[in-house]
Amino acid sequence: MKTTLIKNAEFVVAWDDTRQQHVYMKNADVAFADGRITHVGAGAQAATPDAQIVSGSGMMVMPGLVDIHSHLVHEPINKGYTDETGSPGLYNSNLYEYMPTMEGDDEAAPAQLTLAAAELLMSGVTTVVDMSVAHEHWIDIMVQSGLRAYIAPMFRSARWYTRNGHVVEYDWNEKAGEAGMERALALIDKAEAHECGRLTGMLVPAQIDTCTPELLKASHQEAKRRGIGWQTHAAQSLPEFHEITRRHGLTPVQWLHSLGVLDPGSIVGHGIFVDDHPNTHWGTATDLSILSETGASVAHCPTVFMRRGMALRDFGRYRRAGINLGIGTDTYPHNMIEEMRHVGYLARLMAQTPRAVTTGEVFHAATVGGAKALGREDLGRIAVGARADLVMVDMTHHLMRPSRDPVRSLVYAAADRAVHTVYIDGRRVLHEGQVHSLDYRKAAEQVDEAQRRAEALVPSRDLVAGRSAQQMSPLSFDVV
Ligand SMILES: Nc1nc2[nH]c(O)nc2c(=O)[nH]1
Repeated sequence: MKTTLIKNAEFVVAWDDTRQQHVYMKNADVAFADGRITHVGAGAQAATPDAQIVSGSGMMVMPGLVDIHSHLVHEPINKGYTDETGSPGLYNSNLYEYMPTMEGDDEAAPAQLTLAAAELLMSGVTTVVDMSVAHEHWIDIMVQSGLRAYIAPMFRSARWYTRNGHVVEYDWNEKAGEAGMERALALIDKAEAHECGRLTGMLVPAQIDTCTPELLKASHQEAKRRGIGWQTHAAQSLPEFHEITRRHGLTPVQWLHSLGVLDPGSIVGHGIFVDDHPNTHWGTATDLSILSETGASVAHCPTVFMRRGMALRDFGRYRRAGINLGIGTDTYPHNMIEEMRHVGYLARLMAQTPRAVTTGEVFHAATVGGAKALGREDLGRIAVGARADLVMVDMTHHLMRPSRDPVRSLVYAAADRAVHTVYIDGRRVLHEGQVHSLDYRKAAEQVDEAQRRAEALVPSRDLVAGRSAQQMSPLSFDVV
């Protein structure tokens, strides 16, 4: 494949391997061929005579962002419905009373994925972990999108529900959990065999409280045997914290550790309610050291929890404890740059100091932190030999100016609006802010229609009182 040379970029966010951190290079070039970066720095000597030259004038070139926790087929339909919901009787968690009432049907699945994938690309994401319930068009749409994707089908041994809004009950079916894992493995095999070479599997027993210890351990062992990643939701709500302490006398993090499922290949989705979080009032203070010592990563997704007044305390504290943090969008919008902004602001709010976290540390988590969680030293960085997953940011966009510190301008002001071009594996998948591989406008209309269909089903799904969508989640204003 011929070389592409991005010539004379105003800024390049390059990886300094010696210092193990990103650095700014000014007026630099980035060249790539065969899906890998071949040159970073000044001088066009890297270019072969037939190289395709792309002007870097007025551009910042940065590594593609790595989103390690998302539910692409479930979340777009929730927009306008779950923004302000949370059970007063379940410590404001949305998971048990509200989330099960708004679900897309099979027809909605491809549209939800299409819309979410386009949003990700537009916000500079090049790698995503998609933890969804398996659906027919998953692989095809992921391939079409051009994203590098971790196909992570969720499975579990129990379904949770609440009949009164203050007790979470579990409907156990262990065989269904085992069968779910088998189906997940078959889909992972199919994804990994795909000729595009950008699909990898991840094993995801859905939640710590809905999976038997046997399923958690068996899935972890199988992930290790195959050399793939493993992730579960844990320490994500107070009802879950209380359920696990009631069942086992251990916190969620301690219990996972006791099962032997925490190691550098494991990702804990959320990891908020740890033993020394001010809301848990638990008697130990070991959870952060367990996470750090085992090498497990935390997928930090602040937006969805901020909506309900919940927060990880705090990003800087976890980082200083030596825990590897990656960032996930989890919910809508699938805007990784806005998620990064929330990471920074929330950490400072929780620690009550502007020094809780630097923008450089947030960017690290959104790139190499995520890549480390996935065991990938070839992602999240601009370095020779790394995959050519690159984002060109338009520094002439008025929201990027002043551009003294362009990553700050991007994270705190411009966000996706300044994302101009995205390459994945050296292939251009977004240009002038537009995704051409996916009809996301049509998909948006289809998700809208699907939400109307789902709204009609809300009373039958609300086990507490058969309430309508309007009763569960009133509109911002009365319609007159
Ligand atoms: N935050 C969470 N989002 C979810 N989506 C989904 O399908 N399951 C979950 C979950 O456990 N937590």
